[in-house]
Amino acid sequence: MSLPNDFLRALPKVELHMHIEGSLEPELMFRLAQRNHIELPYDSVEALRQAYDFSNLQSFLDLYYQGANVLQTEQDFFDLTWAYLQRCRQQNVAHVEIFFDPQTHTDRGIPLETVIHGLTRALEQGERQLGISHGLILCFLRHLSEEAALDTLEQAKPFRDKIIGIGLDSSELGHPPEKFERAFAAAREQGYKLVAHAGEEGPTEYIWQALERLKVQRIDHGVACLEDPALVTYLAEHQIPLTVCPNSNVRLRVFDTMADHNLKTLLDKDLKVTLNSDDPAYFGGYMLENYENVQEALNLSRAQWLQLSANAIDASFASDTRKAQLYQQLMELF
Ligand SMILES: Nc1ncnc2[nH]cnc12
Ligand SMILES: [Zn+2]
Repeated sequence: MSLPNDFLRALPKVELHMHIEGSLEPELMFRLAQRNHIELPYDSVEALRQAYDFSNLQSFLDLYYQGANVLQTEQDFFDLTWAYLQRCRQQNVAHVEIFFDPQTHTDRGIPLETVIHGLTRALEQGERQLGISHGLILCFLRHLSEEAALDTLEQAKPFRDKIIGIGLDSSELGHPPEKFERAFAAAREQGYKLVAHAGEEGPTEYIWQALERLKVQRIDHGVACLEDPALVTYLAEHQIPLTVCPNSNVRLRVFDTMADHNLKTLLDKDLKVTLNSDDPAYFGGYMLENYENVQEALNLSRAQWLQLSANAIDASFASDTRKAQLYQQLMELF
């Protein structure tokens, strides 16, 4: 079955899993390196792009953290976020909930305030000028200690009103969610929404822990869930959203090819799946490129695209009023 031309572009989109540091395109990385007098270990944009050949999550994270070093000033964080929002506008992305990794910046001496002011200035301008609504999710780096996460949570207190939720990312294997049980309990007491990466490279046990011990409302990735039928039943019964990232999964070798991706099986099992770009500058594209690659390999029906789009609206932390507007935009296409 083929979809009408431009159907995927026209779909109103909601992105719930995108690391802002992962939207740093090589061109902007070079520009910021020059502006901040930082030497990059690559001669050109092309040489850097060629290095984006990953064997697993860690091989990507090593480059991702290295790349983030060029982000120094509030203007850098603004420029990064503004560039992402321009892509959103081009691709009909109407609502975004973006992750940021404060420890990646504060650990090299950048004040948290610099990061948050840059991000929020761009997000607020995006709301006013582009009509893109937003939420900001602060992620703890799971390869660091729980004490460091608690310290970051404390540092974020003055910015509580700018941050909608708390997440957990970075190297999954060997860093189970239970390591952060106290930090997530503290975040819950402060009224944050909670999410965590689980079941990207890690086992199904990590998804259970994120649900039962961290009490998260969404699972980021979660594609490993099919290995545990009881978990699939639980996720379906409770309609726990999974923020799936197809291009990322192929680039990080979670699946060999897009045709091998388990997206259709997840949908067939009535799981609340959403599609997202994860780290678009590193994984070959933004929301639309994910949609197009999925469609080329898996040939979803109009009903499945409607389901994925409605799932993302439902799973978002947007207000009920905003959700109603997003549904309205979606229904105009169907
Ligand atoms: N896909 C991913 N998994 C875990 N941590 C990340 N940080 C940025 N992208 C990530
Ligand atoms: Zn991610």
